[in-house]
Amino acid sequence: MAKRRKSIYECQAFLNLKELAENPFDMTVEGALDSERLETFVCKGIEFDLLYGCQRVTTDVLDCLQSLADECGLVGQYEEMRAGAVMNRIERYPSEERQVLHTACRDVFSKTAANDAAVIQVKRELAKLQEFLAEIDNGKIRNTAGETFTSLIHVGIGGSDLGPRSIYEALKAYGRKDRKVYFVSNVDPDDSAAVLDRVDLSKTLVLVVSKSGSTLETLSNESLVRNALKEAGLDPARHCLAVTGESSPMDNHERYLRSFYMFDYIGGRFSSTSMVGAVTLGFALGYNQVLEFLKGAWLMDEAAAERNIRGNIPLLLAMLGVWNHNFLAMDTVAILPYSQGLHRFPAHLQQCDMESNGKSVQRNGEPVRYKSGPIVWGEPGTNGQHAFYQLLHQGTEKVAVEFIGFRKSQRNRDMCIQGSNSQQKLLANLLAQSLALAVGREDENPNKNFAGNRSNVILMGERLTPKSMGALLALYEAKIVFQGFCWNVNSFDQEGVQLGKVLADEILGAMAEKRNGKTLAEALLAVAGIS
Ligand SMILES: O=P(O)(O)OC[C@H]1O[C@](O)(CO)[C@@H](O)[C@@H]1O
Repeated sequence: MAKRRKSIYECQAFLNLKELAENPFDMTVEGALDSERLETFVCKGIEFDLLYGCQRVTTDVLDCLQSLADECGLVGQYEEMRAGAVMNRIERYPSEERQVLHTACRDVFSKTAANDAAVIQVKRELAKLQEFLAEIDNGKIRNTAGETFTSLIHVGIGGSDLGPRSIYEALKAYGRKDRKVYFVSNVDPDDSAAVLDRVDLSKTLVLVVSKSGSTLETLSNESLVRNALKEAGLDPARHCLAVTGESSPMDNHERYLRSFYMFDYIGGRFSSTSMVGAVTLGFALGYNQVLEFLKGAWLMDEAAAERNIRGNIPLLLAMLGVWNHNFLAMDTVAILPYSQGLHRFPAHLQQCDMESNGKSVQRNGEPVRYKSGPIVWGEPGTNGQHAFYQLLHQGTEKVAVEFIGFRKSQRNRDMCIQGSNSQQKLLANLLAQSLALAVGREDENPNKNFAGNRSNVILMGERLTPKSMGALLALYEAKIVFQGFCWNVNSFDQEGVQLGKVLADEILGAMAEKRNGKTLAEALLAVAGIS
C-alpha cells in the first residue's frame, strides 16, 4: 500500500509559518541588515555559496521551514527517488507510473550507485559517446569527401533543446576552436532556414533529439534539414545522429549514423545530463569536459541528501521559495544571472520549474488548495537593470529574486577602466541590486521612494566552468523536485501541454481539407484569415 503523503496545510509547521508570516523580518529597519546577519545567513556548498541575509526570515522562520521539510519528508522522498521509486504517478488515476532517475545520469562516480540497473544503462551510453567522439577525432568518422566534421546542428525542442542549448552557451568559452554548434527548435521555418544558410552541410553532423521520437516540431525540422542535405548531394544517413527513447519511432539505425538512448525514467526537462545534453557538449568541448560537468552535478546530488536545510543549498533555496510564495504572496521568481554565459539558463529553468510544478492536482488525486509552482522568468544582469528592474524596485508586484554570480570571469579578457575592471563593475552591480532591493531608501518624494523588503538571494560561485555548471543545474533540479514534494504535486508529468497539441492537429486537418467555420477551431482559423 502506497504511503499517504501529507499536504503542506496538514503540517503543524504550516500553521506556525502562517503566524510568523504576519510579521516577517523587516530589512528596512535601521541596523536590521548588519554584517553579522549577512555573515550568518550563508550556506556553503558544492561550487556555490548561498547568501540569504536579504530574505525576510528569522531563525524562527528557518526552524519552521526545517520542520516543514521534515514533516513532508522531503529528503527521504528525494532519496527514494534516487533509488528508483515510482515517483511519477497520481494515485487512483491513470498516470505515467514511472521511476524518476535523471540523477542516475551522473551517479557514475559513486562506489555504490543508488540504482544499479539505471547506472549500467547510463554507463553503456557514455561508453558509446566516448567511442563516437574518439572516432571523429581520429578520423575514423569522416564525410564522403574524407573531411572531418566541424559543425553540429542540434535539432530538438523543450527539454530536448533548452537544457543543452543553455549549457552549451554557458560553456562555449571552453569549446574547441575548430568546432561550431547550432540549434534549431522552432517549427517556424525561418529558424532552420537561418541555420542552414550559415553552415557548410558537407562538414555538418545533425543531431536529432527527441525522447518520444514523435514531436511535431522536431520531426518537421529534421525533414527540412534532411531535405537540405539531399539537395546538397549528401546522404542524410551519413550525417544524422539520433538521441531518442529505445524503440521510439526514431529508433531506426538505418536512418542514423549513430543512435544514443535515453530512458523512460529520465524526464525531458531533467534530461540535460543524459545523452540529450552530453552528445552536443561532447562534440563542442570533448569527452573529459562532459565528465567534469557530470561530476559537478553528481556532487550536488550527493549534497542535496543532507537533512539540515542550513547545510543543503537546494533544500534551503526550495524552502525559502515556499516561504516567499506560500506565505509572503510572491507569485513570481526572477532568476538573474550576472554572467553572460548563463543568458539562456533562465529559459531552461522556466521549463524545468513551470512544466514540473505548474500543477493543480496533488499526487493523491485531490485538488491543490494552496499555491503550487510560481511563474519563473529572468534575464542576465546588468542588461535587465536597464529593462525591467524598475518593477522589481518600485512595482506593486513583489518578485522573489535569485541572483547568480561568479567571482571570476570565464575568459579573463578584461581591463581597468576608470578605476575598476568590467568584472568588478558586474559584481558591484549585483551586490548593489541585492542591497537596494532589501533595504530600500526613503525619500519624501514618493516617486523616488524605495520601499525595500524585496527578498532576494545570491548564489555565488568562483567561475562558470563545466563542473560548476553541472552543480548549478543539479542544484536547481533538486530545488524543483523538493518544492514539488512539498506541494505534493507530481513534478514529472506534463498533461497540460496536450490539449493545445490536439487542437493544433485539428486545425491542421481543417487547413488540409479547406474546412472552415464548423468547429470553434475552424471558426478561429477563418477569423484569423489563414488559408
Ligand atoms: O523530447 P521530445 O519527446 O521531442 O519532447 C520535447 C518536449 O515536449 C514536451 O513533451 C512538452 O510538449 C516536453 O516535456 C519535452 O521536453
